[in-house]
Amino acid sequence: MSLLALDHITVRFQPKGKPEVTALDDVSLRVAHDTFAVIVGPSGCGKSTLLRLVAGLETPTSGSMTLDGQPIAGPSADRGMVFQSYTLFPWLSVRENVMFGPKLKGLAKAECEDIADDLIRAVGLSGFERSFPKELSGGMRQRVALARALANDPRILLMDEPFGALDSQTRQLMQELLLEVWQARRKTVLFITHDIDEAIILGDSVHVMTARPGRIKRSMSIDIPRPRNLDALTSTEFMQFKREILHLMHDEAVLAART
Ligand SMILES: Nc1ncnc2c1ncn2[C@@H]1O[C@H](COP(=O)(O)OP(=O)(O)OP(=O)(O)O)[C@@H](O)[C@H]1O
Repeated sequence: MSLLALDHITVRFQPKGKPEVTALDDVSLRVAHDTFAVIVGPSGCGKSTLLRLVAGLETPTSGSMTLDGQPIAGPSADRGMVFQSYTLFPWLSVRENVMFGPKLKGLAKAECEDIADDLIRAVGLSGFERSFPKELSGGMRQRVALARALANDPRILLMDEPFGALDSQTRQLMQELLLEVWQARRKTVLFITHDIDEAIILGDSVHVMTARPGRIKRSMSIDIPRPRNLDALTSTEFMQFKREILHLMHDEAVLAART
């Protein structure tokens, strides 16, 4: 059984005094346990809406969503989120930011500290436990955000363009780090990006969305062996996937420009 199942999800927004917007139209998606699923699609196709639905921050107009067989209704600590914008608490240190979730759960202080220190080590930030977010670079802040999301030991990690604000070199390092952490801790991940290289390097599956209203246009399994390193970026398989996704995205961009 898949961990995450979305069936015939449609989302319509009715902004006051404006025409109705169909953000998602009949989207069905399966994400298997411990796999890395990536959604790519043109701007405005409903990617963030899809992630917010799974996070329990939006409700579908129609359709059903389950996580491990249980209907998704509202936010929960079993779904950890990492956004593009830096969402750390600025008044808390790195360690306190990572400890926040476990503390809220009521775990003993020593246990929270152990969890935080272990994750801070895993994301390569040992030595920065007492630093505050404003003292960190963008990449370091996203490492803390990742550690903070993992501290709740969520069943699924939901990542919305988490590396979108980073320069390309930092972005690549963060992709490598994320894969390392994911391989060591085996989590189910639903990751959103509009960067095709990023989608192929990270994903077990890549789901390409249509322009608005968003539908899943094509789902593909990325069977490039892991661990995927820099060489994978120039492999023939990589190029084939890239060509296919580029064509799909190009078709969508042309369609969107005509409507
Ligand atoms: N709360 C809302 N009220 C009205 N319209 C909304 C709301 N949230 C999203 N939309 C609309 O739904 C559509 C999909 O938005 P969404 O942010 O999910 O797209 P996206 O694919 O994540 O875009 P981008 O890649 O540019 O971030 C857009 O047309 C957007 O304007």
